Amino acid sequence: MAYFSADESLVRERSDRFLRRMYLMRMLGTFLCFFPIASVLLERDASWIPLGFLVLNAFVWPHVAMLISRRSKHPNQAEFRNLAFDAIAGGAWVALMGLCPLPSAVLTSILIADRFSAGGWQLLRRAALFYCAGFIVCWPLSGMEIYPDVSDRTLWLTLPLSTIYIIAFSAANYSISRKLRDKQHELEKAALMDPFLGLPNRRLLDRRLMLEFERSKQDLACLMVLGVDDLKMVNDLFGREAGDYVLRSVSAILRQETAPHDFPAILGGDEFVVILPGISEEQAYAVGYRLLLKTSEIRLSQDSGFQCSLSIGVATSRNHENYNQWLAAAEQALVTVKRNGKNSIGSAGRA
Ligand SMILES: Nc1nc2c(ncn2[C@@H]2O[C@H](COP(=O)(O)OP(=O)(O)OP(=O)(O)O)[C@@H](O)[C@H]2O)c(=O)[nH]1
Repeated sequence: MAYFSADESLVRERSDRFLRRMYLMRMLGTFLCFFPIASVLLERDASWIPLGFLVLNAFVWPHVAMLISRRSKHPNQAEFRNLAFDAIAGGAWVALMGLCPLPSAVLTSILIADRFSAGGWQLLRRAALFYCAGFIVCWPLSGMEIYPDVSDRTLWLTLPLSTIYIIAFSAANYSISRKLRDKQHELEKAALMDPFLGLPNRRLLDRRLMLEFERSKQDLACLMVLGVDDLKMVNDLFGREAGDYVLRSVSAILRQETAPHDFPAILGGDEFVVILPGISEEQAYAVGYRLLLKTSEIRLSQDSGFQCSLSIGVATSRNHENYNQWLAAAEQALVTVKRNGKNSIGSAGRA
Protein backbone atom coordinates (compact mmCIF):
# COMPACT_ATOMS: atom_id res chain seq x y z
CA MET A 1 0.00 0.00 0.00
CA ALA A 2 1.28 3.47 -0.80
CA TYR A 3 2.06 5.50 2.32
CA PHE A 4 1.69 8.77 0.52
CA SER A 5 -0.25 9.92 -2.49
CA ALA A 6 -0.39 13.55 -3.57
CA ASP A 7 -3.83 14.97 -2.92
CA GLU A 8 -6.11 15.61 -5.87
CA SER A 9 -5.97 19.40 -5.76
CA LEU A 10 -2.16 19.28 -5.90
CA VAL A 11 -2.22 16.95 -8.92
CA ARG A 12 -4.81 19.20 -10.60
CA GLU A 13 -2.73 22.31 -9.90
CA ARG A 14 0.38 20.66 -11.37
CA SER A 15 -1.52 19.54 -14.43
CA ASP A 16 -3.03 23.05 -14.88
CA ARG A 17 0.46 24.54 -14.82
CA PHE A 18 1.63 22.04 -17.45
CA LEU A 19 -1.40 22.78 -19.69
CA ARG A 20 -0.96 26.54 -19.35
CA ARG A 21 2.70 26.28 -20.28
CA MET A 22 1.92 24.08 -23.28
CA TYR A 23 -0.86 26.48 -24.35
CA LEU A 24 1.40 29.54 -24.28
CA MET A 25 4.27 27.77 -26.03
CA ARG A 26 1.94 26.30 -28.66
CA MET A 27 0.35 29.72 -29.32
CA LEU A 28 3.76 31.31 -29.71
CA GLY A 29 5.14 28.45 -31.84
CA THR A 30 2.24 28.17 -34.27
CA PHE A 31 2.05 31.97 -34.57
CA LEU A 32 5.76 32.26 -35.42
CA CYS A 33 5.64 29.25 -37.77
CA PHE A 34 2.77 30.79 -39.70
CA PHE A 35 4.86 33.45 -41.45
CA PRO A 36 7.73 31.40 -42.96
CA ILE A 37 5.37 28.56 -43.94
CA ALA A 38 2.88 30.99 -45.55
CA SER A 39 5.76 32.68 -47.36
CA VAL A 40 6.96 29.39 -48.90
CA LEU A 41 3.42 28.21 -49.73
CA LEU A 42 2.71 31.50 -51.52
CA GLU A 43 6.01 31.24 -53.42
CA ARG A 44 5.02 27.70 -54.45
CA ASP A 45 1.59 28.93 -55.62
CA ALA A 46 -0.17 26.69 -53.15
CA SER A 47 -3.98 26.68 -53.30
CA TRP A 48 -6.11 28.33 -50.63
CA ILE A 49 -6.79 24.94 -49.03
CA PRO A 50 -3.36 24.47 -47.39
CA LEU A 51 -3.28 28.20 -46.60
CA GLY A 52 -6.66 27.87 -44.90
CA PHE A 53 -5.38 24.89 -42.90
CA LEU A 54 -2.31 26.91 -41.99
CA VAL A 55 -4.49 29.72 -40.60
CA LEU A 56 -6.50 27.17 -38.59
CA ASN A 57 -3.35 25.47 -37.34
CA ALA A 58 -1.70 28.74 -36.35
CA PHE A 59 -4.57 30.69 -34.82
CA VAL A 60 -7.34 28.26 -33.90
CA TRP A 61 -5.59 24.99 -33.00
CA PRO A 62 -3.82 26.22 -29.79
CA HIS A 63 -7.20 27.21 -28.29
CA VAL A 64 -8.90 24.00 -29.43
CA ALA A 65 -6.02 21.95 -27.99
CA MET A 66 -6.37 23.76 -24.67
CA LEU A 67 -10.14 23.13 -24.60
CA ILE A 68 -9.64 19.44 -25.43
CA SER A 69 -7.11 19.02 -22.61
CA ARG A 70 -9.12 21.00 -20.07
CA ARG A 71 -12.32 19.08 -20.75
CA SER A 72 -10.64 15.70 -20.78
CA LYS A 73 -10.86 13.40 -17.77
CA HIS A 74 -7.12 12.86 -18.17
CA PRO A 75 -5.77 16.27 -19.20
CA ASN A 76 -2.14 15.19 -19.40
CA GLN A 77 -2.92 12.27 -21.70
CA ALA A 78 -5.04 14.57 -23.87
CA GLU A 79 -2.14 16.98 -24.03
CA PHE A 80 0.19 14.21 -25.18
CA ARG A 81 -2.31 13.48 -27.98
CA ASN A 82 -2.23 17.18 -28.87
CA LEU A 83 1.55 16.95 -29.03
CA ALA A 84 1.17 14.04 -31.46
CA PHE A 85 -1.06 16.24 -33.62
CA ASP A 86 1.57 19.00 -33.51
CA ALA A 87 4.14 16.50 -34.79
CA ILE A 88 1.84 15.36 -37.64
CA ALA A 89 1.24 19.01 -38.57
CA GLY A 90 5.00 19.69 -38.45
CA GLY A 91 5.72 16.81 -40.87
CA ALA A 92 2.87 17.94 -43.12
CA TRP A 93 4.10 21.55 -43.34
CA VAL A 94 7.66 20.47 -44.09
CA ALA A 95 6.32 18.28 -46.93
CA LEU A 96 4.07 21.06 -48.26
CA MET A 97 7.04 23.46 -48.19
CA GLY A 98 8.88 20.97 -50.42
CA LEU A 99 11.54 20.62 -47.70
CA CYS A 100 12.48 24.29 -48.14
CA PRO A 101 15.76 24.09 -46.15
CA LEU A 102 15.75 26.96 -43.67
CA PRO A 103 12.16 26.94 -42.35
CA SER A 104 12.02 23.13 -42.51
CA ALA A 105 15.22 22.78 -40.49
CA VAL A 106 14.17 25.37 -37.89
CA LEU A 107 10.66 23.92 -37.52
CA THR A 108 11.98 20.35 -37.23
CA SER A 109 14.67 21.30 -34.69
CA ILE A 110 12.13 23.14 -32.57
CA LEU A 111 9.80 20.13 -32.64
CA ILE A 112 12.66 17.85 -31.62
CA ALA A 113 13.80 20.13 -28.77
CA ASP A 114 10.23 20.63 -27.55
CA ARG A 115 9.35 16.95 -27.49
CA PHE A 116 12.64 15.93 -25.96
CA SER A 117 12.33 18.42 -23.12
CA ALA A 118 8.67 17.46 -22.50
CA GLY A 119 9.11 13.69 -22.47
CA GLY A 120 12.66 12.58 -23.31
CA TRP A 121 13.47 9.88 -25.84
CA GLN A 122 10.12 8.16 -25.46
CA LEU A 123 8.09 11.18 -26.51
CA LEU A 124 10.61 12.11 -29.15
CA ARG A 125 10.39 8.64 -30.76
CA ARG A 126 6.60 8.82 -30.78
CA ALA A 127 6.66 12.34 -32.20
CA ALA A 128 9.13 11.26 -34.91
CA LEU A 129 6.67 8.56 -36.06
CA PHE A 130 3.81 11.08 -36.22
CA TYR A 131 6.03 13.61 -37.95
CA CYS A 132 6.97 11.00 -40.61
CA ALA A 133 3.29 10.04 -41.00
CA GLY A 134 2.34 13.68 -41.58
CA PHE A 135 5.19 14.05 -44.03
CA ILE A 136 4.40 10.85 -45.99
CA VAL A 137 0.71 11.71 -46.35
CA CYS A 138 1.35 15.29 -47.53
CA TRP A 139 4.47 14.74 -49.62
CA PRO A 140 2.48 13.48 -52.66
CA LEU A 141 0.12 16.47 -52.27
CA SER A 142 3.09 18.79 -52.76
CA GLY A 143 3.94 17.02 -56.05
CA MET A 144 6.92 15.34 -54.37
CA GLU A 145 9.07 18.23 -55.44
CA ILE A 146 11.93 19.67 -53.46
CA TYR A 147 11.92 23.45 -53.15
CA PRO A 148 15.51 24.40 -52.31
CA ASP A 149 15.19 28.20 -52.67
CA VAL A 150 15.08 30.37 -49.60
CA SER A 151 13.88 33.82 -50.57
CA ASP A 152 14.90 36.92 -48.62
CA ARG A 153 11.33 37.22 -47.38
CA THR A 154 11.28 33.63 -46.10
CA LEU A 155 14.68 34.14 -44.52
CA TRP A 156 13.52 37.24 -42.61
CA LEU A 157 10.22 35.62 -41.67
CA THR A 158 12.04 32.56 -40.27
CA LEU A 159 14.24 34.69 -38.01
CA PRO A 160 11.60 35.39 -35.30
CA LEU A 161 10.87 31.65 -35.12
CA SER A 162 14.53 30.78 -34.69
CA THR A 163 15.17 33.51 -32.12
CA ILE A 164 12.06 34.47 -30.16
CA TYR A 165 10.76 30.92 -29.79
CA ILE A 166 14.13 29.56 -28.70
CA ILE A 167 14.55 32.35 -26.13
CA ALA A 168 11.02 31.72 -24.78
CA PHE A 169 11.70 27.98 -24.74
CA SER A 170 14.93 28.46 -22.75
CA ALA A 171 13.17 30.83 -20.32
CA ALA A 172 10.38 28.27 -19.76
CA ASN A 173 12.91 25.48 -19.21
CA TYR A 174 14.95 27.64 -16.85
CA SER A 175 11.86 28.42 -14.79
CA ILE A 176 11.04 24.69 -14.56
CA SER A 177 14.57 23.74 -13.54
CA ARG A 178 14.62 26.53 -10.92
CA LYS A 179 11.34 25.27 -9.45
CA LEU A 180 12.76 21.74 -9.41
CA ARG A 181 15.87 22.97 -7.61
CA ASP A 182 13.73 24.76 -5.00
CA LYS A 183 11.59 21.63 -4.57
CA GLN A 184 14.69 19.47 -4.16
CA HIS A 185 15.95 21.88 -1.51
CA GLU A 186 12.60 21.69 0.29
CA LEU A 187 12.62 17.87 0.14
CA GLU A 188 16.16 17.68 1.48
CA LYS A 189 15.15 19.99 4.33
CA ALA A 190 12.00 17.96 5.02
CA ALA A 191 14.06 14.76 5.16
CA LEU A 192 16.48 16.22 7.71
CA MET A 193 14.36 18.55 9.85
CA ASP A 194 11.50 17.88 12.22
CA PRO A 195 8.66 20.06 10.89
CA PHE A 196 6.87 20.06 14.25
CA LEU A 197 9.79 21.24 16.39
CA GLY A 198 11.87 23.01 13.74
CA LEU A 199 15.08 21.23 14.72
CA PRO A 200 17.32 18.75 12.86
CA ASN A 201 16.09 15.17 13.19
CA ARG A 202 18.02 12.02 14.13
CA ARG A 203 19.23 11.47 10.59
CA LEU A 204 20.95 14.85 10.37
CA LEU A 205 22.10 14.57 13.98
CA ASP A 206 23.95 11.32 13.20
CA ARG A 207 25.74 12.91 10.24
CA ARG A 208 26.69 15.95 12.26
CA LEU A 209 27.80 13.92 15.27
CA MET A 210 30.12 11.88 13.09
CA LEU A 211 31.61 15.05 11.61
CA GLU A 212 32.00 16.85 14.94
CA PHE A 213 33.53 13.77 16.54
CA GLU A 214 36.21 13.72 13.82
CA ARG A 215 36.80 17.47 14.26
CA SER A 216 36.98 17.13 18.03
CA LYS A 217 40.18 15.11 17.64
CA GLN A 218 41.87 18.49 17.03
CA ASP A 219 39.66 20.68 19.20
CA LEU A 220 37.70 19.30 22.19
CA ALA A 221 33.89 19.33 21.88
CA CYS A 222 31.05 18.66 24.31
CA LEU A 223 27.82 16.86 23.81
CA MET A 224 24.65 17.45 25.82
CA VAL A 225 21.66 15.15 25.99
CA LEU A 226 18.62 16.91 27.43
CA GLY A 227 15.46 15.18 28.64
CA VAL A 228 12.25 17.01 29.54
CA ASP A 229 11.33 15.99 33.09
CA ASP A 230 8.00 14.25 33.69
CA LEU A 231 6.53 14.86 30.27
CA LYS A 232 4.27 11.86 30.74
CA MET A 233 2.75 13.58 33.75
CA VAL A 234 2.28 16.82 31.75
CA ASN A 235 0.50 14.81 29.05
CA ASP A 236 -1.65 12.99 31.59
CA LEU A 237 -2.56 16.06 33.64
CA PHE A 238 -2.92 18.75 30.99
CA GLY A 239 -3.34 16.84 27.73
CA ARG A 240 -1.03 15.96 24.90
CA GLU A 241 -1.31 19.47 23.40
CA ALA A 242 0.29 20.82 26.59
CA GLY A 243 3.10 18.25 26.23
CA ASP A 244 3.56 19.31 22.61
CA TYR A 245 3.67 22.95 23.71
CA VAL A 246 6.41 22.15 26.23
CA LEU A 247 8.45 20.34 23.56
CA ARG A 248 8.01 23.23 21.11
CA SER A 249 9.01 25.76 23.78
CA VAL A 250 12.13 23.76 24.71
CA SER A 251 13.05 23.53 21.00
CA ALA A 252 12.69 27.30 20.64
CA ILE A 253 14.91 27.85 23.69
CA LEU A 254 17.57 25.50 22.28
CA ARG A 255 17.56 27.44 19.01
CA GLN A 256 17.72 30.83 20.73
CA GLU A 257 20.12 30.10 23.55
CA THR A 258 22.84 28.26 21.63
CA ALA A 259 25.57 29.83 19.52
CA PRO A 260 25.37 29.69 15.71
CA HIS A 261 28.11 27.03 15.55
CA ASP A 262 26.37 24.85 18.18
CA PHE A 263 24.04 22.20 16.89
CA PRO A 264 20.73 21.54 18.68
CA ALA A 265 18.75 18.54 17.41
CA ILE A 266 16.09 16.02 18.35
CA LEU A 267 17.19 12.66 19.67
CA GLY A 268 13.67 11.24 19.87
CA GLY A 269 10.56 11.43 22.05
CA ASP A 270 11.19 14.03 24.75
CA GLU A 271 14.98 14.03 24.39
CA PHE A 272 17.19 16.57 22.66
CA VAL A 273 20.87 16.89 21.91
CA VAL A 274 23.16 19.89 21.61
CA ILE A 275 26.62 19.50 20.09
CA LEU A 276 28.93 22.20 21.41
CA PRO A 277 32.10 22.32 19.31
CA GLY A 278 35.31 23.79 20.70
CA ILE A 279 34.23 24.21 24.32
CA SER A 280 35.28 22.71 27.63
CA GLU A 281 33.07 20.85 30.09
CA GLU A 282 32.87 23.97 32.33
CA GLN A 283 31.67 26.07 29.43
CA ALA A 284 29.13 23.35 28.54
CA TYR A 285 27.83 23.48 32.12
CA ALA A 286 27.41 27.27 31.80
CA VAL A 287 25.33 26.75 28.67
CA GLY A 288 23.37 24.00 30.45
CA TYR A 289 22.52 26.21 33.45
CA ARG A 290 21.32 28.95 31.11
CA LEU A 291 19.05 26.39 29.39
CA LEU A 292 17.70 25.20 32.77
CA LEU A 293 16.89 28.78 33.75
CA LYS A 294 15.12 29.56 30.48
CA THR A 295 13.15 26.30 30.56
CA SER A 296 11.94 27.03 34.08
CA GLU A 297 10.19 30.09 32.65
CA ILE A 298 7.90 27.99 30.41
CA ARG A 299 4.30 28.38 31.57
CA LEU A 300 1.19 26.47 30.63
CA SER A 301 -2.08 28.34 30.11
CA GLN A 302 -3.86 25.52 32.00
CA ASP A 303 -1.69 26.03 35.09
CA SER A 304 0.42 29.17 35.48
CA GLY A 305 2.18 27.60 38.48
CA PHE A 306 3.56 24.75 36.37
CA GLN A 307 7.33 24.70 36.26
CA CYS A 308 9.02 22.93 33.43
CA SER A 309 12.43 21.40 33.99
CA LEU A 310 15.13 19.56 32.12
CA SER A 311 17.76 17.03 33.04
CA ILE A 312 21.03 17.34 31.16
CA GLY A 313 23.82 14.85 30.64
CA VAL A 314 27.16 16.17 29.37
CA ALA A 315 30.07 14.27 27.82
CA THR A 316 33.28 15.59 26.37
CA SER A 317 34.60 14.04 23.17
CA ARG A 318 37.70 12.72 24.98
CA ASN A 319 38.31 8.99 25.45
CA HIS A 320 35.67 7.72 23.01
CA GLU A 321 36.40 5.53 20.03
CA ASN A 322 33.46 6.70 17.96
CA TYR A 323 30.56 9.10 18.04
CA ASN A 324 28.14 6.38 19.23
CA GLN A 325 30.20 5.93 22.38
CA TRP A 326 30.28 9.69 22.84
CA LEU A 327 26.49 9.85 22.60
CA ALA A 328 26.10 6.84 24.90
CA ALA A 329 28.27 8.57 27.55
CA ALA A 330 26.08 11.69 27.48
CA GLU A 331 22.93 9.56 27.63
CA GLN A 332 24.34 7.66 30.59
CA ALA A 333 25.06 10.97 32.34
CA LEU A 334 21.43 11.98 31.72
CA VAL A 335 20.18 8.73 33.26
CA THR A 336 22.27 9.43 36.35
CA VAL A 337 20.87 12.97 36.66
CA LYS A 338 17.31 11.64 36.32
CA ARG A 339 18.03 9.00 38.95
CA ASN A 340 19.47 11.62 41.32
CA GLY A 341 16.38 13.83 41.24
CA LYS A 342 16.21 15.55 37.80
CA ASN A 343 16.28 19.30 37.01
CA SER A 344 20.07 19.36 36.99
CA ILE A 345 23.23 18.75 35.00
CA GLY A 346 25.71 15.94 35.30
CA SER A 347 28.53 14.46 33.33
CA ALA A 348 30.31 11.16 33.09
CA GLY A 349 33.46 12.93 34.30
CA ARG A 350 31.85 14.46 37.41
CA ALA A 351 29.64 11.55 38.46
N1 LIG B 1 3.08 15.52 23.96
C1 LIG B 1 4.06 14.76 23.53
N2 LIG B 1 4.52 13.76 24.31
C2 LIG B 1 5.51 13.00 23.84
C3 LIG B 1 6.09 13.19 22.59
N3 LIG B 1 7.07 12.26 22.41
C4 LIG B 1 7.09 11.52 23.54
N4 LIG B 1 6.15 11.96 24.42
C5 LIG B 1 5.80 11.45 25.70
O1 LIG B 1 6.86 11.63 26.60
C6 LIG B 1 6.72 10.68 27.63
C7 LIG B 1 8.09 10.16 27.96
O2 LIG B 1 7.91 9.32 29.05
P1 LIG B 1 9.10 8.95 30.00
O3 LIG B 1 10.20 8.33 29.19
O4 LIG B 1 8.53 8.15 31.13
O5 LIG B 1 9.65 10.31 30.48
P2 LIG B 1 9.04 11.38 31.46
O6 LIG B 1 7.60 11.25 31.69
O7 LIG B 1 9.52 12.70 30.95
O8 LIG B 1 9.76 11.01 32.81
P3 LIG B 1 11.29 11.21 33.15
O9 LIG B 1 12.08 10.94 31.93
O10 LIG B 1 11.58 10.26 34.25
O11 LIG B 1 11.42 12.62 33.59
C8 LIG B 1 5.79 9.59 27.13
O12 LIG B 1 4.58 9.66 27.82
C9 LIG B 1 5.60 9.95 25.68
O13 LIG B 1 4.27 9.64 25.24
C10 LIG B 1 5.57 14.23 21.78
O14 LIG B 1 6.02 14.47 20.66
N5 LIG B 1 4.57 14.98 22.27
